[in-house]
Amino acid sequence: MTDLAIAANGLRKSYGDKVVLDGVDLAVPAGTVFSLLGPNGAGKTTAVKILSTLISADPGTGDIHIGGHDLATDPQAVRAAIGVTGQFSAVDGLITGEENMLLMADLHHLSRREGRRTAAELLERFDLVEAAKKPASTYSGGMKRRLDIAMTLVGSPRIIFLDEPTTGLDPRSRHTMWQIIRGLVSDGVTVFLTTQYLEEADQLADRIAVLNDGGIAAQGTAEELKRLIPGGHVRLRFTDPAAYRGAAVALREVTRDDETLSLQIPSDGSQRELRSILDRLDLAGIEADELTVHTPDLDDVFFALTGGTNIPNQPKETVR
Ligand SMILES: Nc1ncnc2c1ncn2[C@@H]1O[C@H](COP(=O)(O)OP(=O)(O)OP(=O)(O)O)[C@@H](O)[C@H]1O
Repeated sequence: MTDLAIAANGLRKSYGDKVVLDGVDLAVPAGTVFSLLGPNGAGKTTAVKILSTLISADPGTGDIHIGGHDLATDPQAVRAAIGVTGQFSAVDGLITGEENMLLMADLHHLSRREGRRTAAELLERFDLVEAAKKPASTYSGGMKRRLDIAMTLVGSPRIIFLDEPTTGLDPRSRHTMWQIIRGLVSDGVTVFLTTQYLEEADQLADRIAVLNDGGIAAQGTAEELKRLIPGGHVRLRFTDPAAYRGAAVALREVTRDDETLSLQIPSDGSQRELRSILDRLDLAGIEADELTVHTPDLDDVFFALTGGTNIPNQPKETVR
């Protein structure tokens, strides 16, 4: 059996008449990154708050286990196993970065020596040594976010909830944050990530769930989700115009691009469909110079699954 860091059955939460989570199941294997996506107001933060013991789920919710601990009967043990950084930072701007770290060390009952050692190590790891003696209010958004995560790590949590950790950060700071998250995972930490940036989920998450209308509209790896919706195609490129024309005849349903001698064929990119295309080319004695498979990107998936609900400021960045 897979070791699950987070297992929630039938998560329910309503505010008045508004049903936010209507029986959501979540299962996150230890040491992986799980990303919860969804339009504004879908309930991502609500889910994080419940799983991290900040608010309680509604009656009727099934079992929730975090790090093997029952959230209903042993919230203390859950709290000891997790770290949370939310949209609202825990950083105190009036004191220095180092003092913020030492305060966290105190909260975790580390000895003075151990606290200093941990703080120094984390400040170094998050590239905050130079800024350590300056008030946190003078930090940039990216520095504050790094300090926030560093503070979360003082207690060495094995499971971390990151609620929109890169919202508002510039692309460079976002990439730094991604490196930090990858580093955490390579240390065996489980990361539960909510994000508005689909690219972020694509880059980081082992599994992605799309939350919509109180339930999980779909979940899987980024690749699995992309296969769910139409828009995928195979592109064939030719240098020989005769081969190009021959292929256009041999393959049906093609879209031609006479200028680049390329053909586009709708396809889910599966092995079966690729084989059928190649078989038809073989039969006609034609060889393409280049074959590429294009799957829809996560934006397409998101819009298809959430009924085109708009997500403001959705960046369209391409990262290689
Ligand atoms: N304390 C509360 N009282 C009443 N309604 C609330 C409360 N907290 C959240 N809600 C509502 O529950 C819904 C889900 O909110 P939540 O913050 O979980 O969404 P989200 O997916 O995190 O959105 P965003 O992407 O905008 O952060 C929203 O409609 C919100 O208005």
